[in-house]
Amino acid sequence: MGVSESGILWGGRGTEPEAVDRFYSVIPAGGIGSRLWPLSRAAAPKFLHDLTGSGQTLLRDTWNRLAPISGPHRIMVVTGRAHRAAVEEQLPELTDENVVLESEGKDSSAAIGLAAAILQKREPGVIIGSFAADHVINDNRRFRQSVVEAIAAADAGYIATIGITPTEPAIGFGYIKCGEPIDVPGAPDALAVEGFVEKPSLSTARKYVAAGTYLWNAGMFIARADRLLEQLGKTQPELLAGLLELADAWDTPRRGAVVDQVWPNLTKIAIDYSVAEPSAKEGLLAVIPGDFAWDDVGDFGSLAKLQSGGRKSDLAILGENARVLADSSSGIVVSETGRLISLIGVDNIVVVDTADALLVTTSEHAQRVKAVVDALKLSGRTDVL
Ligand SMILES: Nc1nc2c(ncn2[C@@H]2O[C@H](COP(=O)(O)OP(=O)(O)O[C@H]3O[C@H](CO)[C@@H](O)[C@H](O)[C@@H]3O)[C@@H](O)[C@H]2O)c(=O)[nH]1
Repeated sequence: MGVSESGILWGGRGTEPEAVDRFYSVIPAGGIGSRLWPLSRAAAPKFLHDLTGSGQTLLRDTWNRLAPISGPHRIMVVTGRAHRAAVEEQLPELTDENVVLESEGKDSSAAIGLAAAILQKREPGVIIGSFAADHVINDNRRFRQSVVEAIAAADAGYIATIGITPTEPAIGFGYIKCGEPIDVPGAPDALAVEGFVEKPSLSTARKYVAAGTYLWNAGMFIARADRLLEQLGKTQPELLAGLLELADAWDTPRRGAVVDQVWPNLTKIAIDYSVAEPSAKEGLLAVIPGDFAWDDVGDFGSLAKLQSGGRKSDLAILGENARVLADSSSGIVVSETGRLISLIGVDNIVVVDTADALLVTTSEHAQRVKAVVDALKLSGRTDVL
């Protein structure tokens, strides 16, 4: 362990991190995971499911991963009002002051920015790390080491992120172009970021993967709260003003009235566009290459891969009461009903059986499930969403 000038404790490479002073974890739990429909629903989004077979929801797994870093009393969850009860059931340790309930999702800049503004007001100088509620990470110890390095980079003034070596030209991720090592005490693996491109086209993603100098952005941002807000204000001054107004009123009796007035007008924009891309252009983004397996389990193709340990020939079966008869078939079956499902001679199949909706597709087409959800929305069939 070491102590930086500002008093932050860190654990460098090879040391086991301890709860880090002045650090707050933030878990933005929004979105419905529409490419995992009909398993993931508005009422039960992806983060409320056990997709790994750990016996715990992804949200609980995320909490358990972060608690040793920030301490369990320093984890803030930002989620929709509708999910309050489910989140509290999953996280009984979560105190009221650490829950931010949104009347309406306003995208990640607002969710993470509001957490930063509230925490900065309560504790000036705090460092925050934002981590999705619904990702899968296979090695919590290595993950923690990367986060502790990212905290050291944040303490030095960077917006830090954790990058993952790409395995395919995915178009749903941000790409980080790695530069030279930067000299930050406590962050021996930190690299400068030469560029950040959110969700490039397939041809660009192919070039990035072939170049070998790009990492996937895993959606983890670690920064001093004041620095994050400063960066946000450069590109989104109105959004920042709204968030600061909310934060000012948050711990006062004025909260309800200010929320009613300010919330509807907050600009919807992803933090990747409002903070990450512009910070990279200014040389303020740093990346710690993550030395662990990471998956955002974005669609049933990824889920099948995750469940079968990457073996294409296997059939993964999810669901406590699943009853499946399979002959010469591979892919994934998710059963919520317990209805008997038989498969004969089908490869890379995806079958998701729920009480009111059945999905049949293939791993290759799994990304297109979002189009079904969009069509259902358009036709007003929100009862099955
Ligand atoms: N509370 C709350 N959280 C939100 C909201 N909108 C987004 N989030 C949360 O912010 C995170 C990122 O939002 P997504 O909308 O899921 O982003 P994405 O398209 O998957 O892309 C991001 O993640 C990728 C990795 O999974 C990155 O590769 C990419 O660059 C980007 O950061 C997720 O944890 C999501 O729950 C919101 O309105 N409210």
